[in-house]
Amino acid sequence: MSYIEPAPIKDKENPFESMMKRFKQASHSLGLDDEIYNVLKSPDKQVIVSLPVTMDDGSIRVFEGYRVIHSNILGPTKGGVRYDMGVNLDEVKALAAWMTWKCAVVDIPYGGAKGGIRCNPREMSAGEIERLTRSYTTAMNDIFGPDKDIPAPDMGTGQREMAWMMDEYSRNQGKTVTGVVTGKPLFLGGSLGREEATGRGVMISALAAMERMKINPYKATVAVQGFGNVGSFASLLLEERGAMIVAVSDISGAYYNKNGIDIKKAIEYRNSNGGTMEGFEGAEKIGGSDILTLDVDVLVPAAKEDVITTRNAADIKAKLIVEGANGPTSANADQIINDKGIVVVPDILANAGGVTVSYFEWVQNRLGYKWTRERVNRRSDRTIRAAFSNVWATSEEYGVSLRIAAYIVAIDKVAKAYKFRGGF
Ligand SMILES: NC(=O)C1=CN([C@@H]2O[C@H](COP(=O)(O)OP(=O)(O)OC[C@H]3O[C@@H](n4cnc5c(N)ncnc54)[C@H](O)[C@@H]3O)[C@@H](O)[C@H]2O)C=CC1
Ligand SMILES: O=C(O)CCC(=O)C(=O)O
Repeated sequence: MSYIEPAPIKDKENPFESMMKRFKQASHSLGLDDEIYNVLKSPDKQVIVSLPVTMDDGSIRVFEGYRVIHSNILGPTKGGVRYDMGVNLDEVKALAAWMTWKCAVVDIPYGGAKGGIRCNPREMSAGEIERLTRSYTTAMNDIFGPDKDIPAPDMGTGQREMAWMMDEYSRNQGKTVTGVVTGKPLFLGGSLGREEATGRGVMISALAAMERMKINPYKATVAVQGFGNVGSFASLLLEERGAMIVAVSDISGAYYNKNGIDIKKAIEYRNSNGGTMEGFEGAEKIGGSDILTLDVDVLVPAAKEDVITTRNAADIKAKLIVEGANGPTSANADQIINDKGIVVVPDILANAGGVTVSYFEWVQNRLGYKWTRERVNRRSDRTIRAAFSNVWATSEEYGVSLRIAAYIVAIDKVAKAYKFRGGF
């Protein structure tokens, strides 16, 4: 029997601290009551489970799984489940709070939650991942539910894991409950448009920002860090709208071509190469972190948190950063970025297309009905554009960055709901 050691908590760039700094700053700008500040600053519930799993060689390994429920003031809680060796409680707490703010920014009736399992799915067989996923779902049986808490994909998980979660929860309930999970395969109650939804929201918010900044997308160069679900769809859709993607990266390194990368070919290559860009010949290989400081118009960090920090913020040359990942910029780097006049479309707005279409999937499951792709895309584009305009106007009204404006919009909404529900 072996036990997966807790991941060390990074003391310098802690995502929970980053979230709290922005939350504090926005609460101050808003003049938030101390009472509601105290209610929102700590999560409602933090669950940690030990998950013994039989590995293919017959040994038993014990994994650690998490689910943090940040707030259910606006509705049932919503948020993805991450499989990664870096998963730890502070990270999941930050991600859960970001879900509360994100759902409020795009005005969908959910609170925020997030989950994760510390594991390396790249080194596990499909059978091992399935047993781990089922064990986690059963351990969370009292937490999950279509009216309580609804998981979805995040880093390291996708449609396959969501199908297993839906099936395991349904077995435990003795009936099929499609609405307990979103991001499912289409034939199991998934929604058209969900797979590309987060990348699509990144594209829509990038175009909205470029319009305000008078950047012509047909002349814009873009670098995208992370070439998984979010990064690859964001690249493809931005390329379709005329932008030139000059660099992409993944865990294997970064790939640069000053004449533009053919994104369809890059995705085909990745899919036929075990999910990695290693060996891609359509671009020159450069250092993984060099992608962040390339001389481009738009930078899309779409991999993980805390990649833009005080160590590299001063070297960033992009005019616009559109945060596909959650928390890619540490709070300590905000001031440097702002002083350089770089516009940042923050994560809780830029990557909200995913949870928006998850909401549409849940609505369709509850109606027992299927929407067309056009309907899904039209509604999600409208949602992201409206949220962008609202955040932009709030940033002008309060004289703050788009990030703090997005927090102001979100916190104001949750605080009002709390008061009206009679929480005091
Ligand atoms: N999948 C979704 O619908 C949503 C995801 N997000 C966020 O977007 C980010 C990416 O998520 P997904 O695309 O779903 O994950 P994914 O697992 O599909 O892809 C992650 C990508 O990042 C790369 N990567 C990991 N570490 C890296 C590093 N150090 N440097 C460069 N690349 C690295 C991986 O190789 C992979 O290409 C995460 O922060 C996630 O929380 C946010 C909203 C929704
Ligand atoms: O689709 C969802 O419900 C949540 C996606 C997610 O985890 C996120 O937006 O960070």
